[in-house]
Amino acid sequence: MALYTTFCPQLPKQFFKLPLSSHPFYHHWTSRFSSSTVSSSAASSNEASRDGFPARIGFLGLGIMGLPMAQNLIKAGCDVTVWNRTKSKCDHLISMGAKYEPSPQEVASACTVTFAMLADPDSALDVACGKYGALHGMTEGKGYVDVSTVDDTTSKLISQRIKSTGASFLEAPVSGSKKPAEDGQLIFLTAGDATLYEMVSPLLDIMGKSRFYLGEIGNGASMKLVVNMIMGSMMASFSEGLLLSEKVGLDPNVLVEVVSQGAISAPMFSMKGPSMVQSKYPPAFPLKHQQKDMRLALGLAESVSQPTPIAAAANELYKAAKSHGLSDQDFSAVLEALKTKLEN
Ligand SMILES: NC(=O)C1=CN([C@@H]2O[C@H](COP(=O)(O)OP(=O)(O)OC[C@H]3O[C@@H](n4cnc5c(N)ncnc54)[C@H](OP(=O)(O)O)[C@@H]3O)[C@@H](O)[C@H]2O)C=CC1
Ligand SMILES: O=CC(=O)O
Repeated sequence: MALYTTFCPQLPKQFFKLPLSSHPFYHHWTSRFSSSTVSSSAASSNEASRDGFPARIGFLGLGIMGLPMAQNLIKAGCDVTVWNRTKSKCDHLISMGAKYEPSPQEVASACTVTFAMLADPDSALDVACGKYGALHGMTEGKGYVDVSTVDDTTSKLISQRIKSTGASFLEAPVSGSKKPAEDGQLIFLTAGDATLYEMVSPLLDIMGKSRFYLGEIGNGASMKLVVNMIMGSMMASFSEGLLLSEKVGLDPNVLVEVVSQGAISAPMFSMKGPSMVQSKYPPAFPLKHQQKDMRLALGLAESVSQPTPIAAAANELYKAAKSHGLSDQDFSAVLEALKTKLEN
C-alpha cells in the first residue's frame, strides 16, 4: 500500500471572504454537481445560495466538535442542513439559519455533500449505513465526508457502502479540540476520493487551518490514531509528573511553567496544566473518546505486530479513569485515576 503525503498549506483566511464563485474549484464543483446523474432533490440543492456557495451542505452529529464546525460553515454563508440524535442540539444552529431534517437519510438526500462527526466507530457506522442512515439518501454525484475518529476497518466499510450508491467518500478526521473547532483552526487528515477532497477543500479551509491528503482510505484514520496515541501517552506522563512534583513538596504550577519553557513544551501542557493542578477538567476532549482512541491505536499496532508498551500502560490508566466515572470529563482527568491508584 503506497502511502503518500501531500501537505496543502492553508490558504489565507481572507481568501474565503471572496465570493466562492472566484474559488478555483467553484466551476469544477458546480459543473460536477449539476450533472444529470444528480437526483432531483440534489439538483435543486445545487443552485448557488445567495452568498455564492454552490451546494447544500449536510452536517450529522452536533457534539462538542460538530456544533462549532457546522456553525463556522453557517457563519461563512454556507447553506447547511443539520441532524443530531438529540434534536435539541440543533436548535442553536437552526436559530442561525440552518435547515433541519429528521434523519441522516433525509439530510443526505437534500444535500450535495454531507459531513458526519460522530462519537465512535459504532455510531459512525450506524449514522452512515443504519436503517435511516445517510447511505439511503446518497446517489452518484454526492459526497460523504466522515470527520469522526474511527479505525481504518470501520472507515473502509463505510467507504465501500457509500461508494456502492455511486457517491464519493472522503475520511477526514481532525486534530485539534473544542477551541480550534470554534476558531476554525482544525487540522484535517484526509484520505479517499481525491476529487471530493478537492471539491470540499474550501469547506475544510473554513473549519480548519491545514489539511493533509494521505491517499488510500484508512490512512487518514490511522494517522489520527497514531497522533492521539502519542497525545494520550503524553497526558498520562504529564499527570504523573504533576502528582510527583506535589508529593515531593514542589509547586506543580511551577512545574507547568518550567515545562513550558523547555524542549518538551507543548500547548496541551500549558493549556490544561493550570486547571489540572486545581483538579478541574471541563470537557474539551472527553476522556471516553481518548480511551477509545488508545484502544483503537493499540489494535492498529497489534495488526502490524508493533510493540507499544507505553501506550498500553496509558490505556490502562484511561480505563481506570472511566471506571471511576470520569468518562465525560476532559481527558486530562486521567490524573484522577493516578491519584486514586496512589491512595489505594
Ligand atoms: N472533542 C475533541 O476535542 C475532539 C474529538 N474528536 C473526535 O470527534 C468525534 C466527536 O467528538 P465530540 O464532538 O467531542 O464528541 P461528543 O461526545 O460531544 O459528540 C458525539 C456526537 O455523536 C453522537 N452520537 C453518539 N452516539 C450516537 C449514536 N449511537 N447514534 C447517533 N449519534 C450518536 C452524539 O449525539 P447526541 O448529541 O445525541 O449524544 C453527538 O452528536 C469523536 O470521534 C472524537 O474522538 C476529534 C478531535 C477532537
Ligand atoms: O482528538 C483530539 C484532539 O485534540 O485532536
